[in-house]
Amino acid sequence: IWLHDYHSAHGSAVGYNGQNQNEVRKSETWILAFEPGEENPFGEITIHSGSLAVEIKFVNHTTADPQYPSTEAPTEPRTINDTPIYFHDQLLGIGGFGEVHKVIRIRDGKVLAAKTFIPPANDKKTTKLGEKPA
Ligand SMILES: Nc1ncnc2c1ncn2[C@@H]1O[C@H](COP(=O)(O)OP(=O)(O)OP(=O)(O)O)[C@@H](O)[C@H]1O
Repeated sequence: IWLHDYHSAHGSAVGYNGQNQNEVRKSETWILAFEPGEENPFGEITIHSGSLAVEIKFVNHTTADPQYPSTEAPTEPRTINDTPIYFHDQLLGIGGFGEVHKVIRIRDGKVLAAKTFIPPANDKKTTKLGEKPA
């Protein structure tokens, strides 16, 4: 299930359990649910479009009839300078320079691993001119 914002004047934002709810986009696509039978990783979904806010609650897809085809994922969108929105799912591991999370790219539902860099603490002592280090 996908939400497409084709024509809104002020853009839309979709919150996934509170994540990304301030990421307002025009001409964007958001995944709302995977195919029937797939577990919903997103939690509560809220849609904000103009002054209208919509909350969608999904039925249990594990009981859906598999004979009905699900919608195709949209093709990769188009704008050059835009920043994709990611839903951060569980922590996969911690490396030397940051944390790796399982993420879902919202506009096409692709599951990816994303590393968030955490700069190491700077333990080099700086001294002001004229002072001596202890
Ligand atoms: N694509 C992935 N799929 C699943 N788990 C991953 C993936 N990439 C990283 N991880 C997990 O995250 C941990 C940290 O990954 P990372 O790439 O940061 O490791 P690293 O090379 O040891 O760290 P660094 O490059 O920061 O020194 C890995 O040990 C692994 O458990």
